[in-house]
Amino acid sequence: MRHAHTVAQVRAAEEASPDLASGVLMQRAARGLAHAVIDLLGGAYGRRVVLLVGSGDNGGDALYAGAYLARRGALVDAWLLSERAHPGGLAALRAAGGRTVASAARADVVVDGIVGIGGRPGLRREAVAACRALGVRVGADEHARPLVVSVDLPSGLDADTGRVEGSHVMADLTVTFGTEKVAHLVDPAAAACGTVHLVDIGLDLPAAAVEALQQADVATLLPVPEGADHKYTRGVVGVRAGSATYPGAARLCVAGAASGLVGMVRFRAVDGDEDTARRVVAARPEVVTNAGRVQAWVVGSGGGDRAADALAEAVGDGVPVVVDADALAAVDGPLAVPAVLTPHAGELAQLLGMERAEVEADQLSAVRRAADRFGAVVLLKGRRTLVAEPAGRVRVNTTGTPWLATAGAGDVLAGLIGSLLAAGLDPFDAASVGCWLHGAAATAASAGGPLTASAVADALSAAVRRVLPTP
Ligand SMILES: NC(=O)C1=CN([C@@H]2O[C@H](COP(=O)(O)OP(=O)(O)OC[C@H]3O[C@@H](n4cnc5c(N)ncnc54)[C@H](O)[C@@H]3O)[C@@H](O)[C@H]2O)[C@@H](O)CC1
Ligand SMILES: [K+]
Repeated sequence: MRHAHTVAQVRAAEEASPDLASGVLMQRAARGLAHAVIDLLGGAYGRRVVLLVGSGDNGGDALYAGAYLARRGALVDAWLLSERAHPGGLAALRAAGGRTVASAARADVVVDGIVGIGGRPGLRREAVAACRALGVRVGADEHARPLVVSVDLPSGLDADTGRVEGSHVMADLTVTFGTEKVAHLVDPAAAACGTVHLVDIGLDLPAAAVEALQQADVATLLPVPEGADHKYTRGVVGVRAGSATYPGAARLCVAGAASGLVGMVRFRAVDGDEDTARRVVAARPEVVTNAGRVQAWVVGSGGGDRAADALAEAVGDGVPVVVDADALAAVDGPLAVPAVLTPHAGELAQLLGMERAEVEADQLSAVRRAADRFGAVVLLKGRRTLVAEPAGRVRVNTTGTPWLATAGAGDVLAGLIGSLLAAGLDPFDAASVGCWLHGAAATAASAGGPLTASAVADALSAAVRRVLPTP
């Protein structure tokens, strides 16, 4: 599991550490940073390193790391952006042969130690000018540039929210200490971090504010059949998706549900259309279309106005339900059953009565608010999909590829989450595991190229197999 903590949590853990006052924490941070730079460059000797140094301990990390690199033969210049700089770090850099400069134009790597968790969002004018002089990307600028390593977090980002306000550095690599911060996982801030490398400095931390599943967590959570299981004990998922007008949604949602994680899939079109049901069975003979018990429902897309009735019927069954696409428009408060709502930013904006751009700018707070208001697990789809539960836990999904932004991918996801609910996972786990597998299947199916929703569905079983221990 990846964990992200807030600035307040990190500060408290640092203060409780016996290694803070002696400076040992900072030495560990700086050494980890220097090693990450050496790994990135493939060595230190003869490399041109420019440190952008602010007034606080973030600049101190950069200076001590610079001293380490200078001792290994790098040519290290520190561009001090403030009248103050960490005195110990500065002395160490000078003793190691590093220089202070008031300008620089060329570097193999720029180490961004302007500001870390002590900073206010946005960059000051002199920091923006220094970045521009070196070709460091600030926000959306794009031109030839050196590698950029940010210390703790790209300067100018807000550590705790995932929001982006004002200018900020765009990093290739962010080296962080003790734990990840919310900005490393949550978009749009996470998109500015590049690869995130965590250096353990020995902090003792409380429960994380935000977490991200990794493959080993998914393996532990996956429902796996045992010897005595039969199709009914493994769970039955009911799918209400598609209609005479939109038969494709039915096929895709069923394909997501029928990836083999439950004992059976039952299907009924949102509008009850028999022809849609016949087409679904023609494509997937294992799907059952008669009425019967299910352990979870998916009410999804392609039903237009009829989705509200389908949702009411599903809720009447008293089992957990995945509410997707057209069915989301029928939600105006908490449902009577455990639920997973799966909106994209536009749908979440509708649910909360806000603008889409506001949701996109502050995804974490929007998804938390929706989970609270609807008393349900809410999954906000995006590059970094967020899953929030009303109790406050949030997971970020880190699998997937930009090629996954394609029609029908959401139908597959809804079906998959429904199958995990029917197999017995709670809504928070079902949503976050479903999302992880969906992204992993997409990345494998895409192999760096174009992708269709059908191909994602076809790749699900193999994605599950890769997660399971080899028999
Ligand atoms: N305390 C410790 O032992 C450790 C601290 N660490 C480092 O210390 C950092 C936190 O250090 P600080 O608390 O000194 O804070 P920072 O160095 O993050 O920033 C605070 C300083 O930057 C100035 N500042 C605030 N907003 C700014 C802006 N937008 N533009 C330019 N300057 C701005 C402030 O006036 C203040 O002097 C962490 O991010 C991490 O890099 C690590 O070395 C781990 C151990
Ligand atoms: K920084």
